[in-house]
Amino acid sequence: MSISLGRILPIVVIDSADDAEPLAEALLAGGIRQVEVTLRTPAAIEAARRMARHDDLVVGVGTALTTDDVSRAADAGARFIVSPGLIEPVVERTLALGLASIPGIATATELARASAFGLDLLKVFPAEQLGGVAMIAALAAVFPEVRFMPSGGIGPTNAGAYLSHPAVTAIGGSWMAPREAIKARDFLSIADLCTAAGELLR
Ligand SMILES: O=C(O)C(=O)C[C@H](O)[C@H](O)COP(=O)(O)O
Repeated sequence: MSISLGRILPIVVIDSADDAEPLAEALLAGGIRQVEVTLRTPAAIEAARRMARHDDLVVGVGTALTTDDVSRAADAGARFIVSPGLIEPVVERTLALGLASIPGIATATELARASAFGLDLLKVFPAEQLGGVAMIAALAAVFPEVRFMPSGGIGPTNAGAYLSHPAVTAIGGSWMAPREAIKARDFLSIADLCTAAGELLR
C-alpha cells in the first residue's frame, strides 16, 4: 500500500504522551501534515495514538524493529511504518495489515531486496553518513524506478540539496521538532521551525 506523504517528515522522540496533543497542534500550525513517531521511548505508542486522533495529520511509527512493534503501531492508528533498516518480517507484517511500509536501505543489495516487495518509497538511512545526495544519485542511476526518503543528518543547510534531486520525494529529520524542545514544551519554537522547513519548498 502506498501513501501520499508531504515532502518533509518530522521524526519525533516523545518522552511524555501528554506532549503529543500540543505537538500535533504545533506541527499543524507550522503547516506540517505528517509525522513519524519513533518507538524509542515507552510513551511512543500512546503518543502516536493521541496524535492519530487528528484527522488532518498523517501519523506513522518509526524505529519499528519487530512484528510486534508493527501490530502495536497499527492498533494505535499509524498509517505508515518506518524502520532504520530492511527487516523483512516487519515489511511483511506492515503490508499484511494494509499499511505503507518504508524500510531503510543503505546498500544496492538492500535496495534490491526491498524492491522485491513492490515498495515504491524507501528510506535511506543514515543518509548524510552514507554519502548524502551523491550516494542517492548513484543508486537512482541504477534503480530509476525507486523513490527515496533520506534521513539522518539532514537539517536546514542541506535539506534543499536532497529535495532538489528528482528521485527524492521526501526527507525526514528531527530538526523541526527536537526532543529537547518537546520536553521543554517549547511548542511555539517547534511551529516556527516547521514553518521555516516549509519555506525550503518554495
Ligand atoms: O529510527 C528510525 O526509524 C529513524 O527514523 C531514524 C531517523 O531517521 C533519524 O534519527 C533522524 O536523524 P536526525 O534527523 O539526524 O536526528
